[in-house]
Amino acid sequence: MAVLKRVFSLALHYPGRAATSLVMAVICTVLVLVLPTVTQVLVDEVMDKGRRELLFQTASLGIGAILLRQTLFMLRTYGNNALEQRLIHDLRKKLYDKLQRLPIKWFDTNSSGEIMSRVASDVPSTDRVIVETIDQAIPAVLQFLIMAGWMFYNSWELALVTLAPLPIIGLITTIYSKRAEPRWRESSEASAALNALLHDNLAGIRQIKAYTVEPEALDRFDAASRHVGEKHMRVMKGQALVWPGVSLLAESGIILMLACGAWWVLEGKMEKGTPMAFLVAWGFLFDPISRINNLTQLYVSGKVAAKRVFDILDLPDETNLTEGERPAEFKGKVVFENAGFSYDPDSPAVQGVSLIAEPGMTVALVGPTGAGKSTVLNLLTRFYETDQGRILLDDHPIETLSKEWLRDHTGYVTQESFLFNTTLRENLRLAKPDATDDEIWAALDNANAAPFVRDLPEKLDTVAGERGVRFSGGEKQRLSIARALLKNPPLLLLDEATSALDNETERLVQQALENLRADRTSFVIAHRLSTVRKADLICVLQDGKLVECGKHEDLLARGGLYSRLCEASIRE
Ligand SMILES: Nc1ncnc2c1ncn2[C@@H]1O[C@H](COP(=O)(O)OP(=O)(O)OP(=O)(O)O)[C@@H](O)[C@H]1O
Repeated sequence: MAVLKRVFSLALHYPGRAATSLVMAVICTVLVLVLPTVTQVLVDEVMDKGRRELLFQTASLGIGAILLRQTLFMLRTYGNNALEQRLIHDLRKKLYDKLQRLPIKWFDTNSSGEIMSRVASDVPSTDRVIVETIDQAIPAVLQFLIMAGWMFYNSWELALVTLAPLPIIGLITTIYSKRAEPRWRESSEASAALNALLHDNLAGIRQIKAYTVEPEALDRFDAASRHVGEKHMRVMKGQALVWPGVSLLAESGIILMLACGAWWVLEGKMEKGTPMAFLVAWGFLFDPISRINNLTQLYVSGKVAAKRVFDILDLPDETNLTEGERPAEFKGKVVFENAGFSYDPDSPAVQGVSLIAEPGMTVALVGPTGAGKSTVLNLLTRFYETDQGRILLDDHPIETLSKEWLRDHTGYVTQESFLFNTTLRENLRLAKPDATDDEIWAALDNANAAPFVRDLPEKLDTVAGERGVRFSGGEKQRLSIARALLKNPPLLLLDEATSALDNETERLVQQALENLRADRTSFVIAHRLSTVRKADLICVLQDGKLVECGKHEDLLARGGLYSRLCEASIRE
């Protein structure tokens, strides 16, 4: 119930629209009373008693009521759709805003496909609950009460007979809803898992083709898709049993009502028009009951979807995203004091790291794979927070700074140079939203990217394609270097790409990187000997620990891990 209450509170943002829609629904519902009354008057007064003068006005009243009802219905349909779209937009935006404020750690354990399914299908299912309650459920309950009241007013005996199947119908639907909820949950979890698999396979389509594992990928998809079908069928099996049962009971009520009505007419206890009007009224009375099927399904699935959406909305935000210190100036001094961090409590990814980088220094991080180099950069961006020791930026403990401020003063060039599927101009403006074309060209020039961008027919308006597929690895690297140059941050974090580039491209990228590193503190995960050799400080990591730190020549002379890594890289 708490979940549904929270769903309905979303409608409070549009009280006017929701109330107008509800009032129209109520008027439509009240208008149904006209038709059985018109029938009763036509049979008893016009046909039986020959009161011709009532014929025209009664028929006109009936047609007028139908016309008004259908006009309101049209307005309601439009209004409800507009309300639904606004509600969906609001919740979708709120959910997306929340996703952007969640810590990176959360994304490590939640797949993109699953998250997309929450935004794309759970949000509309949640909002449908509100719209259908206003448009269907409340009018249905009202219509039922009005018709039942009308029946009791006209003949309480016949009303009791007509309503006799109701308690059993109520019992069946209550039991069904309770049982259906876990089945709906399983069904939507299976759909989300299918989405996750699809998303993963599409992102990895090159690997699937390159390793010719299309049949295996198809098998996995086939199994996941079947699983969705099976789970959905479990939901539908319950429905297939319940709803014909409900209709059977409801429809038997008509025969019972007509038979009793006929008996009482023969006994002279009732006029013929009463059972006839009850027959018309029966249609309106059981119309809401026939809608129980769709409504129960909607509530149960909506509740499951809403829970999945609220589960995300209730997660705590990344801490200190906007709050925290915002020093007026950042010179670029970085100090690690015994810093450590574990992704998983049992095995620290980095531990006891201590180093000092003075402003403008280039610090090269080297070490075998899995040694903890990327983790050091992750701690500097505060994608993850140290759980041991501390990091100081210009003597400010990093955790006291606003993350927004920190990230505004940091340039992060990742190994995979990610470009968004939009124009180059927009991709570069990520770094500086108000950058002019001249500034963008200057950054491209500095990154050795201007010549190939100038050769493109659409230049800065060229769309990069998904993940920047339109560009080669070397081009993408230079574009992301241009992006970092445009930002001009005092602290640069650089994960040098390991992908092999031809000599000329390598030279262009190296030169661009040198331009980028100039005059700022840089932490570089260095894979190239040229970068390492020129670094002011080389930090060698192994199993998460800083085992050596110094200048190239000193470390070589020491003959430790660094010299062995150098020898290995020269042999390659
Ligand atoms: N998101 C994560 N969740 C759990 N463990 C992680 C995560 N990222 C890295 N690790 C683990 O932390 C350790 C350090 O990883 P890290 O990526 O920092 O190493 P690296 O030196 O950058 O490696 P490489 O040179 O291969 O990129 C590894 O054991 C790795 O498996």
